[in-house]
Amino acid sequence: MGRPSSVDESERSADSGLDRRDLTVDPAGSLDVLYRNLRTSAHGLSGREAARRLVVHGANELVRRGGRRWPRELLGQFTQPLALLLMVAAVLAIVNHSVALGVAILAVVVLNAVFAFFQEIHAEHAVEALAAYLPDQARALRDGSAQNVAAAELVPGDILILQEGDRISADGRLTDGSITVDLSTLTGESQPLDRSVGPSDADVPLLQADNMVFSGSACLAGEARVLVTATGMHTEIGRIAALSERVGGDRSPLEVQVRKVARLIALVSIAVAVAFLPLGIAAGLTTVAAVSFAIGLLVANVPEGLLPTITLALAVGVQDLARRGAVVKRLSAVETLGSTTVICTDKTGTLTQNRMQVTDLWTSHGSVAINGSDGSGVSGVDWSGLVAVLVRAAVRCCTAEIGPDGPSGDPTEVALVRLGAQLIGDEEESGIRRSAIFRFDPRIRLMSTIDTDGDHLRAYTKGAPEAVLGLASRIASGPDATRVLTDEDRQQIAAVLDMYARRGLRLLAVAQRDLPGERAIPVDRRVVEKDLCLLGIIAMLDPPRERTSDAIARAHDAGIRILVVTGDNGVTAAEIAQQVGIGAGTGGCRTITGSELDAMSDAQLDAVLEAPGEIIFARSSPEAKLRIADALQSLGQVVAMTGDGVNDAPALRAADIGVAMGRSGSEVARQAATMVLTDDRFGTIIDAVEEGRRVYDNVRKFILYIFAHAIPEIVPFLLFALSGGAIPLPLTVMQLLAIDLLTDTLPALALSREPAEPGVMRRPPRPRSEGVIRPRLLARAWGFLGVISAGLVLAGFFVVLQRGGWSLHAPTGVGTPLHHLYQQATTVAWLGIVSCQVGAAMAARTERASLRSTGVFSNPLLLGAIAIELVLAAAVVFVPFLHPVFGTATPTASQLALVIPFPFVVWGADEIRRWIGRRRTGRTWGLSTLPGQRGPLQSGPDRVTDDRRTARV
Ligand SMILES: Nc1ncnc2c1ncn2[C@@H]1O[C@H](COP(=O)(O)OP(=O)(O)OP(=O)(O)O)[C@@H](O)[C@H]1O
Repeated sequence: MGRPSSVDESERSADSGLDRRDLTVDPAGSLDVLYRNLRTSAHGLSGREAARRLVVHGANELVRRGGRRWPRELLGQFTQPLALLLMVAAVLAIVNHSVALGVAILAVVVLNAVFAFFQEIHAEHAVEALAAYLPDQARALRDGSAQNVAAAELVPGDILILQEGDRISADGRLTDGSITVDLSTLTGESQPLDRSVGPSDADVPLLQADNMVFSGSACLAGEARVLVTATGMHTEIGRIAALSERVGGDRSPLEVQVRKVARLIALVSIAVAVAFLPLGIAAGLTTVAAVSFAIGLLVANVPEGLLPTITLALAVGVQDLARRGAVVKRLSAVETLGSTTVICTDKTGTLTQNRMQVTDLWTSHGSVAINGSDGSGVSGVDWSGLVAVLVRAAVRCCTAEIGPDGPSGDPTEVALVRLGAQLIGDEEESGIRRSAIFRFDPRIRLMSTIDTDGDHLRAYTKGAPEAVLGLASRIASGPDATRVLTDEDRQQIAAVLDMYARRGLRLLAVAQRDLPGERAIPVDRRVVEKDLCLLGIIAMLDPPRERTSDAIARAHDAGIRILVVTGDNGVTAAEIAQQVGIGAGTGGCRTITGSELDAMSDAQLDAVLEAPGEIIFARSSPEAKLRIADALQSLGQVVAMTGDGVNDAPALRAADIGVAMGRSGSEVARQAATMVLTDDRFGTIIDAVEEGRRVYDNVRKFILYIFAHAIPEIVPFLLFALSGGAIPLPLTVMQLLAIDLLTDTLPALALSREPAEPGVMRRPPRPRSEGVIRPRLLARAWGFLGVISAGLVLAGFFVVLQRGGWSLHAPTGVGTPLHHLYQQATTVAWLGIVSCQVGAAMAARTERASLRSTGVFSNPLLLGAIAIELVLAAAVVFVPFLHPVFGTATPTASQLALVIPFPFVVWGADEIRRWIGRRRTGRTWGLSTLPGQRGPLQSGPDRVTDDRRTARV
């Protein structure tokens, strides 16, 4: 990739200092030249200059090139296998002199293609619109201070501040610091790479330059400042990919499955049509008529509209999820969510509020309780004493700040900094400056900083108590005095820690160490984090989020197990878990520590995971998360896993649904996740599961509805063929097509907007292997709704014929005295199918529950669709010029009255069937074995059983 050449000073425009020819600069060369070319400095740009540059350079976004893809995509709809099949049928019809039929079939193909095209566009927009829910933020120097800006507003010349976990949103050259980056989005190589300040090597390709970072990559570790050299489409990722990072492009397993089934049904339809040919001819039809009917049968039964409707249902699900706070990046995630069996959640920020407040301090002088965040309630404490030393050291070991717009940084540190500001005040200690930071590493659970005071170095370390205690050899016995840390001290501290942890408090130990002998600032943290002097313990309260217990109870009802995988200590985590109801059922809740997990073989871990009850994996590492996710998946579980740190990315990718936090999580985690919670609430995961189940159920509902009309369409033809023509054909080919094309489409679509059925979260998760089209669904569509409808339709047909004086073998063809009666009879048969489909649509709305419990009027879209269906049907029956097209004739009032009860019979019969089903299931649910239960992993806690028993609706 060639590098653009630098620009000439004379090309600068008067107002912004940059003109369009400055859009690209050569990032190589010396930094001074680069600053000059970009008319900026190490202090960044002013807000006004950045705004001007934004006008010149445009937003820092990737725009899709070649937006007019639609002619190709629309054309693509016509080359789908089912569309091709229909087109062959149309050609056959025309060749067979049935021009009207051929044209009608082509109309089906065109309408369906246009419909599918718009559904897909809608689906795509729905997924793309999600970007608005997750605006990318960046930190840049503006007007001399670090500010949060929208990544889209970054301009060349900005100084970008990068930290561990940040997504890099522009190309740039490092001016300060060093970082580890993941360039895999650009190079495909997942190996982390180090990038630091340094001169450029002209022979090295730009992407490999080790002083450059690129938009679309991620900062895995370290801290750096970067001079932005290119934004938007001028970045390397902009050049490489003309397309923005599009999501949702994969085909969901549901779609793959339905595609297969649709093809199978198409094959069966071809077979039925071919079989009809000889039967029709034998029954007395002319070859032309027999071919027409065969084609009509084929067309009516090919489920060509099924796939686009499913895509649309998933896309609408994605939109609904986003409104409820869960942004999913793949359409297929919606269906996976519905079959989630285990949620592995972290504690801090997901179950708890991540709003820490220091409640207790402990030093070798004893405990101090702090009742209010302002330090009220603390009396008799000598703030010049040991407690002050402890708090001061903790604050010195923080990177969080309280700026003019409030506190920023890690909530644990914000709590410490706040306490420091309120208890000790702002102490200006001239001459002391921070010389090094060893960031918090979740693997060793420690963080350290080094301050320089003249030529004296002092290190401050804070971290998980056992980590700090493991490195401590002394303890502060007074503000300036220390002594050896004895075994007795350790025992006493262990008791204090246990007491705090039992209250669910989050614990930190703080230590310090003078580094007199060190001249240079150590670069290896192991040199610093040893021989520490323990100053004390800080305990913080991080209360559970509101309504987390409700969410946990809902998860349990839905047969979902909760495993807590936390970096925190087991006792604290167990207390919080108990407060929110984790482990409330059979098997309770057991705690496994990181070291216990490390010592377990894979078989032992499997056994633990298979045992009933819930588990807290305490003091666990990001690697442990990955191992747990893998083990659960190998046991056939569908795993949702939360994570927020950079190191959580592999586990988030490995889980079926990786869940990242939109507010508190790192960008790297958000990129790796399938679902991002914009509100960070645990409850949102459960809402998303419910939404996933609803969407999946709705897909089944409209499949049921579409399949239900097959039997009443086919049976009359069979009757005609098997009677050897003694019974005239109850439906014309055009009438068949009218059902497929006109009347059934909108109700099917509206069924995908059905609200969740009561009890949807009181049944066990759907097994991963379970197909969307199950034998039960087919039995209900064909064997129940279809058979009842066929019976009613034929009854209507015969009653009209019989009342009009028809008998077996009586001729009904054009010109015969019975022809008008025959046309009225087919009209009634056709209206009968439409009416039965209205009943089937109402019946399909629930799988188990009674419609009363969901509310007859709770899906206004469906009611509207049925109204339109009836208007269309009335047109076919009453508009005279449509009569010759469809072979219909205006029925008499008494004939019309025949079909009026049909919807209620079909719907009512299904209500009774469901009622019987509920009674039977109710009895089964009373037993210990639950529907769909396969092993202890699915059993969940006891109350699941109880609630399911009462889940009858
Ligand atoms: N910024 C920090 N500096 C020093 N120690 C910390 C810091 N944050 C957390 N710790 C310590 O490390 C422990 C583990 O923290 P970690 O962030 O890995 O997990 P967590 O936030 O407690 O829980 P979860 O994994 O559920 O979010 C904490 O209990 C605390 O003792």
